[in-house]
Amino acid sequence: MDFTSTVIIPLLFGSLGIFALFRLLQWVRMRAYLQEAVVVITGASSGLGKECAKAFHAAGSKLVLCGRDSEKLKELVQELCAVKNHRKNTHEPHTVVFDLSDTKTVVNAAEEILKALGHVDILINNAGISFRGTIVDTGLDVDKKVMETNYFGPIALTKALLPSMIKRRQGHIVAISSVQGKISIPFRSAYAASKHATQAFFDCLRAEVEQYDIEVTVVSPGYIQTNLSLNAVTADGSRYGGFFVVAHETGEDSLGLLLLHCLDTFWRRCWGGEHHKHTQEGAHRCARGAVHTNLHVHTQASCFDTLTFLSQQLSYRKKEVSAHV
Ligand SMILES: NC(=O)C1=CN([C@@H]2O[C@H](COP(=O)(O)OP(=O)(O)OC[C@H]3O[C@@H](n4cnc5c(N)ncnc54)[C@H](OP(=O)(O)O)[C@@H]3O)[C@@H](O)[C@H]2O)C=CC1
Ligand SMILES: CCCCCCCCCCCCCCCC(=O)OCC(=O)COP(=O)(O)O
Repeated sequence: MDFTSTVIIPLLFGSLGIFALFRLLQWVRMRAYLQEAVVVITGASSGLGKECAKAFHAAGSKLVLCGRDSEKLKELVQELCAVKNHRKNTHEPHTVVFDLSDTKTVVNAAEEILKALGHVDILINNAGISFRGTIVDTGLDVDKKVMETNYFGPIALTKALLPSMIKRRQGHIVAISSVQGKISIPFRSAYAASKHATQAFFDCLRAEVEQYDIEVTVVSPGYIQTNLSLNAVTADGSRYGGFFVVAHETGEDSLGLLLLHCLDTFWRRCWGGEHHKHTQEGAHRCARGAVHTNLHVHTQASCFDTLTFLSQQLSYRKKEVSAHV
């Protein structure tokens, strides 16, 4: 009997067994937590919000689906109710229609939610719009619109629901931010600013409400192919109406150039330009990867994966998630 077979192997398998048991318990706890939980999802009619609705509905949560288009929300309710789950007790979702950029309607919506369901366990501030334009050409009204939708709307809803969470000493508030809540890229000023503000606000909130056992999670995804680009507002306030390709650049691989620019600025700031050539090559590779990922990998399925990941993180009570998809 050598040391390996008497000590190392039993220790290894023992640790693996304990780890597997721990993960299983976490999973069971997550399912129990989500079952019957009241979950409010803004921007439920499309993209991440819609996938989120599917994930939480399947987990047995009581959903409140929010958006501006009542028809789209009704269709989603039908779609969700059509999926039969024999192992789980699922609930018909409620819908609440309001425009996040109109803070008065947001407060009314919060009242409607509390009246209908009594309380909120999880609030997912997901709705948002994108922006594409140069700072010099963009009217302040456009900056305000993006800020109202992506920042003031979500914080108004959060503030309106917070007292009831504090009273119960229970709740989980999620803000879907973006990598752009941490790094700003050109031609996205209003969007990046709104996401930086979101990150800052919810970081403060987390620190303030920890004493009431309320959790705050900021999720920062990379690009995912949804209708976000299509519905982006442009410098004059009109709808962008296109997909992914950045209109402001002259090269054929415009997103690549955009990334190159960011990386280049980043490295130059750090190393004073010495690594410029080396960085350009690396950045080209990175940019090609990014473009490839956007066009071919980021399907609705990966959207779902992101949200499944999120729902796991919710129950694991992790403070912050960076979802790189
Ligand atoms: N897709 C991506 O690459 C990434 C997205 N994100 C973030 O994820 C979130 C969801 O985006 P995504 O799913 O991609 O985009 P979609 O465009 O697919 O969905 C956006 C949702 O927001 C709702 N919405 C937009 N404006 C308003 C408003 N004024 N009032 C109420 N609801 C509104 C829309 O509902 P309706 O129009 O029916 O009212 C829609 O349901 C956003 O916050 C976005 O910034 C973050 C990083 C990457
Ligand atoms: C070691 C290098 C670090 C520096 C790398 C900088 C690279 C910058 C990356 C920028 C990533 C952007 C991710 C964006 C996520 C997001 O919110 O996507 C949606 C939008 O941006 C809005 O949609 P649109 O298609 O209109 O841009």
